[in-house]
Amino acid sequence: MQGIDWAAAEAELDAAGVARLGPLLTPEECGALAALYDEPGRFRSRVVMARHGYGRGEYQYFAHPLPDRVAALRGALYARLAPVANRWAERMGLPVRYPAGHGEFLARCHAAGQARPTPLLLRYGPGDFNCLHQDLYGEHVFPLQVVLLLSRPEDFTGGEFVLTEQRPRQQSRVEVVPLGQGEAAAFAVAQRPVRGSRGDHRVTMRHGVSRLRSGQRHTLGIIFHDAR
Ligand SMILES: O=C(O)CCC(=O)C(=O)O
Ligand SMILES: [Fe+2]
Repeated sequence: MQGIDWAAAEAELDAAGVARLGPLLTPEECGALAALYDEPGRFRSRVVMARHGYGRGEYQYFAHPLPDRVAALRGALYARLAPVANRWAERMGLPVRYPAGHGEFLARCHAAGQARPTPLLLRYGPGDFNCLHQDLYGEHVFPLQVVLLLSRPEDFTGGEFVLTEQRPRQQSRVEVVPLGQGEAAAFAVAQRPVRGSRGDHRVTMRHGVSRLRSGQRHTLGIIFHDAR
């Protein structure tokens, strides 16, 4: 994570609700993580998206213990994003504040019955897509999350990561976020503040993946709250 320009990332998060963080995993690490998809023992549950109307394709939530690299990234990214989360909460007039360390935040989730780990691997083939959604898993929500592309961009066509922003009494805005292999993007889970002429207001964000036209695409999702 040494290479990340956090000042630039924070400015982008404030301006657009999404920021690319640059490559955080090597191609070897990406390949090793994507290969875990075929080791069912690593996961607590598998979701076939079409069965729930979530899209097409599938994903799996890691079981404990999380792979070392995933656990380390989750803790380190949380620590850098917590100050942004606190600023956003303050600007949105929300009473919630986030502790500096991820362990303390997880303890809060666990005390409220949100104890199942949420980092996940997603796998898409031709025709697969992920409908616009918000990754909310209970009362406790950390307002930012991270996605990492494990595949090489040349391994697939289509399959763009997209975000929508629904603004009060206005038409929605959409953003497509191109990623390189191992590259991460941080983005708003559900709500974020936007500065307007009369102070801050809240906008609603959703994210998803457009239909894959060819190839295969793997991603790693890092969500900081655990699930009920
Ligand atoms: O596959 C993607 O790019 C999006 C995955 C996703 O929805 C997530 O990480 O929460
Ligand atoms: Fe998601």
